[in-house]
Amino acid sequence: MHDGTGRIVVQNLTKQFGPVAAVQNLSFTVEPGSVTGFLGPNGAGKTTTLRMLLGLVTPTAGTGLINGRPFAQLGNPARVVGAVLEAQGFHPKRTARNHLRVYAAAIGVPDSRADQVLQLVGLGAAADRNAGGFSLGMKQRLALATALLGDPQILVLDEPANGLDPEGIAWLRTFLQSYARSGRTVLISSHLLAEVEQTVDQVVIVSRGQTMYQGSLDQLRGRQQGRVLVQPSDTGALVAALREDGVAAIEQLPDGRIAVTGVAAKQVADTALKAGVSVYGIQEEKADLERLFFQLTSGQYAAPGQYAQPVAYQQQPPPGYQQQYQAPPQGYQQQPGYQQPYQQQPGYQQPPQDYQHYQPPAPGYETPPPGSQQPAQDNPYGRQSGQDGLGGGA
Ligand SMILES: Nc1ncnc2c1ncn2[C@@H]1O[C@H](COP(=O)(O)OP(=O)(O)OP(=O)(O)O)[C@@H](O)[C@H]1O
Repeated sequence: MHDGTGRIVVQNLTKQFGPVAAVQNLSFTVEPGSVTGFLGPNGAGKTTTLRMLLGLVTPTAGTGLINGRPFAQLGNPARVVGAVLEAQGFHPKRTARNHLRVYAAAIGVPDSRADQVLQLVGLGAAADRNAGGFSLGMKQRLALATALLGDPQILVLDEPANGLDPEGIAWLRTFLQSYARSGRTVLISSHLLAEVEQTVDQVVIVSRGQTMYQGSLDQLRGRQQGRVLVQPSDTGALVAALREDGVAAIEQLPDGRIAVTGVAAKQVADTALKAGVSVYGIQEEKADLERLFFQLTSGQYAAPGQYAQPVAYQQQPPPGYQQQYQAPPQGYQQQPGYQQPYQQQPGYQQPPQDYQHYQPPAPGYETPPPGSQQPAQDNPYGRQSGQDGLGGGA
């Protein structure tokens, strides 16, 4: 029997695909009650890690434990973990409701649960539409609905924001935060920090199959000191003067400025004045999470020298080109009734303010006894031959 903590523990997990070291000695812990982002560039090993955690790929070494157990020993996995690895594989001619009913039957929950989860993900109005006609964002919602069928304690989602429009991303954020606030565990992967920055509380950052950082986003921000960006008349003279004053963290930027870390703008200006160097511009730059993420994860693809620098994009319009957009004239007033370009789509409902626990089962529905094993064919997370998502595949 699992320990019911909702904790995910990855210990020294390693996966070698022939010559490819997809995951190398990866360790991290995911706690309940918060949304954890599993972040890293393309090919960093995120999906492989999640697949090992969910029993779909056998680790070369190490373990991935959910509630203190390997996935295969959870007993009733659909009630413990809801997972979406890929929002694909729905039967195109099957309605959303029928797709969910198939899975509901497989894990032993009543048909009525299909409509509950459709409401939860805002697809209530699309229940009778065939999944084949769904947009990518709707498929993401349907995959999430499938993962929610068993009212799981833990949600594991691989790149859940893929294909979602801004409204969908905002909806997902509210939903996942509400789910976590109800004491559950949420682990989501992404290759874009900016995409999940407002959603996650904790992050695990991986690069080249290894953990680069684990902790809160706030702590990560704290690790990055602000910089002073300065445009001097004589770079060499200012750098020498700063070094004389004991300032070592100086970086030459491609645009000719220098970036000085760990000092205030006033100190840099005073040093420049003392050294007789004119300052044409000086600016304090706050910690930039995206830059830190990039520093932590750079090197995933070591570019050969000749490709290291992209050719600069030609910013200037060609001669004779007329700029089409004209700024509004001075004194322009925003018109009453002016609509923002993005409008809420009809048919999407707001997520619940606080995630409601699964409604009591319908009469006749029996919770399996603790520790009971689902029959193999009832396990929607069972090893599949394809690369389909868990709970999202058909
Ligand atoms: N079945 C496989 N056979 C061989 N190599 C694989 C297999 N699955 C993954 N890999 C390799 O392992 C590495 C990690 O891949 P993985 O899909 O886990 O990364 P990821 O972080 O999820 O990337 P992305 O953000 O692009 O989805 C990559 O080099 C990938 O090509």
